[in-house]
Amino acid sequence: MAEEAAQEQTDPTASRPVRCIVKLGGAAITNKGELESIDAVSLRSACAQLRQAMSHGGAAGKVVGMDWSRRPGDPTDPVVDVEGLSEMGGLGLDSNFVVVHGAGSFGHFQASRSGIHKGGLHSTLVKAGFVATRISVTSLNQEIVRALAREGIPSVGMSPFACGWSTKQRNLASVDASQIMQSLHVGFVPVLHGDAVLDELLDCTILSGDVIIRHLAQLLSPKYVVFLTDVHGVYDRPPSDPNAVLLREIAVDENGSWSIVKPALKGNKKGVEISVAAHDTTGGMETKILEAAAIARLGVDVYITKVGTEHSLRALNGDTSSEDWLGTVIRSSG
Ligand SMILES: Nc1ncnc2c1ncn2[C@@H]1O[C@H](COP(=O)(O)OP(=O)(O)OP(=O)(O)O)[C@@H](O)[C@H]1O
Ligand SMILES: C=C(C)CCOP(=O)(O)O
Repeated sequence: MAEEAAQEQTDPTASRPVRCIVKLGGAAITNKGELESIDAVSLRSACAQLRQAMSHGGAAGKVVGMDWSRRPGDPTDPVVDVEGLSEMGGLGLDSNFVVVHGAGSFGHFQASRSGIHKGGLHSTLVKAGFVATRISVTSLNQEIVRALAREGIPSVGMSPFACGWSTKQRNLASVDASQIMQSLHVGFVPVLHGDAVLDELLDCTILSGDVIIRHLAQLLSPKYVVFLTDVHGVYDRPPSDPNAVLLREIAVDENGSWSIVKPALKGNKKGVEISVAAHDTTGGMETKILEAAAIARLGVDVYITKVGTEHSLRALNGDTSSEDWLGTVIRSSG
């Protein structure tokens, strides 16, 4: 496997089927109630588990730290073992993953205060809000890329707005994925994020990470897609309700409509009840279920589970078949 990884890194034309597209949910990696606050423990755990999944559960060799910048408070410049690294054959990681993260307590606040999801760039408030939202989400992107790089994952940040992505009435209209493809070919892990973008009809809007994932799934046909968030999966009602039941399996038919397969909910005629935080500009769990259903319709299984648990590691390994796995599987009924 190490040889294969090394060969893929040097041959830009080699085809690299994507194993997994993973969403690091904003609710999972930030403290949603506290403005621009990262949940460092969850972020570290997600990055460590991604590395483990890229090593196929085995011990990947030595971690090659790739964050060579000085952090606030560091007394000296980082030490880089240039000789040791130049003698290494390859990273020994099966790194054909794409990471997309949400905004959580970064970006949503600026977006909802200025109303940029509804467009109207002629207004000074919206223009300022667009700038403020992008400052906030790109600073989170930088922190996530650094956290992955510290785990030795060759991650490169890519902003949809800066890559020229735009929408029409909030649906993706123009997408240049060439940078993503080329980066995958040479062994990088692209790290995209929900972003403020230009919209052909509204002037501007917010593009959710969940929508980006659906589009990438269409384009890259991954083996599976994982959504990591702050709850165990989709419940029949907001999980703050003590009677909420975790939905283990949702099936999506060829028309895109979905139904609960497991567990059988007796007397539940309402389907799934969802609550969305007031400052959330992209629809929260509701958007996630819709996008996950669209991905499942493509024949790609989707796993939604809680970050930093044994279940998230199993999902990242594509191993959710046993009864004791805690999460929601969304798959095609066909
Ligand atoms: N029926 C439901 N099932 C599961 N979660 C629900 C439900 N209704 C509301 N929620 C809430 O949805 C939240 C997760 O969705 P959210 O979109 O915030 O996740 P995320 O993708 O991690 O964050 P972000 O959108 O910021 O990237 C949970 O905190 C949960 O409380
Ligand atoms: C800039 C913002 C608010 C991006 C939102 O992305 P999401 O959290 O994935 O829905």
